[in-house]
Amino acid sequence: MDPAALKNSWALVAKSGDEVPLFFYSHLFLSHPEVREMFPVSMAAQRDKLVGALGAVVSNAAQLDEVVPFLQQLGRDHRRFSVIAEHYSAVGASLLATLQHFLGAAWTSELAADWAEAYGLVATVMVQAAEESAEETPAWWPGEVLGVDRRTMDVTIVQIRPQQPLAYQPGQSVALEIPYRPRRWRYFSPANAPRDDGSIELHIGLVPGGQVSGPAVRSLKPGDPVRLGAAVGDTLKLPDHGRKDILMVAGGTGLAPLRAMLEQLDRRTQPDDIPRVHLFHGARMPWNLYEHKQLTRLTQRPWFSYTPVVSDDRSYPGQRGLVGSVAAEYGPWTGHTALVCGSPSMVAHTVDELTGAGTPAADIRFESFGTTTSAGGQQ
Ligand SMILES: NC(=O)C1=CN([C@@H]2O[C@H](COP(=O)(O)OP(=O)(O)OC[C@H]3O[C@@H](n4cnc5c(N)ncnc54)[C@H](O)[C@@H]3O)[C@@H](O)[C@H]2O)C=CC1
Repeated sequence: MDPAALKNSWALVAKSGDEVPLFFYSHLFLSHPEVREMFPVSMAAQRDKLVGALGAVVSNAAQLDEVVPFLQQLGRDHRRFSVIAEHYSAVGASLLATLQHFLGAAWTSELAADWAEAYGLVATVMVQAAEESAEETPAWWPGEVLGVDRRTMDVTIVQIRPQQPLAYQPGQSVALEIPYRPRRWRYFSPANAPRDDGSIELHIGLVPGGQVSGPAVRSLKPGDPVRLGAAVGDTLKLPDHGRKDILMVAGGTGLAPLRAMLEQLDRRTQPDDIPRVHLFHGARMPWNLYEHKQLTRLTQRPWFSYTPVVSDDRSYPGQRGLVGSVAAEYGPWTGHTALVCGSPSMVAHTVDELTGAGTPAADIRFESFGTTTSAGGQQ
């Protein structure tokens, strides 16, 4: 397999922008109409998700070792779409046909063989993980909304109880499907450490024009049936051992997974096991600091401190500015592990600011939410 050829050819294809997913899905649905069922009725906002993610992952298949755990999680997670081995073949065939179409004369037999091999490796890892997990866990978890707290105009806190235990680690995400938008799954991070009764708290923020977040924030009510997917994500997590101090930087509802970690730390009984944590929570407007009271209360713990940051309200009397810039100014964060979560642009900005202020990139952990994929797309 020639890694450079895979990467370069994918970069070339990606230049054709929206044309690529359009061709891919037309090919997929024409050749395998039965697969259409697995995607939302309206495909408008979904088009680029699957093929974009596939191209990115498969063209990096030479470093497969690094992404195996991620692919395994993805394989398990995709069981909620009833994805079976034959579907992987259908998707692979359409991917190759798409590449051939856009690469024209550059689609040589060597390149075709490399792509086929790379896709085969990726799909095998996913299929195997899915098959193994089928023995122990359901394809998706039916659940029920227990409670809804419309905390601000833009944020609803939802409590959900899955019918069967759904294992996750603070920092991971689970896909959610609400009855008002069938088959439009979106990822959210549980905001609580695992509870005895298995219930999960999700922080759902209103995305302007969002097809799912609108009804999720405005219409979800106790008793509503929902579905949840398997937990995914392996980069945003507490350091395993030691008492290395922690810096947390959250943008908006990106606070959720960090809150789950705070709860996890708060349960530790040995003071020596609890690192010192400083959290910056950024919001555009003061009322979007939707956990201000709870976080202020938590500052009674000797190990926790917190700085709210507001970016778009000049009259705000506290810290103003972009949360990543403010966090970097408070540094240097030498010897800390930094955990960053929020929108992709907020995360990119924060990582830039922290590294610019001297924090080693290796000490910064973040989950790039936008790149986790699903058959039906997300976000
Ligand atoms: N709900 C959940 O469970 C999770 C949500 N997320 C993501 O967190 C994000 C939360 O979005 P919102 O609540 O709407 O927050 P928001 O977009 O209103 O922004 C919150 C903070 O991020 C800063 N910010 C926004 N754009 C920025 C940029 N381009 N550069 C630097 N700073 C920027 C703002 O100034 C503010 O401090 C969403 O993208 C969501 O997907 C991530 C993980 C879990």
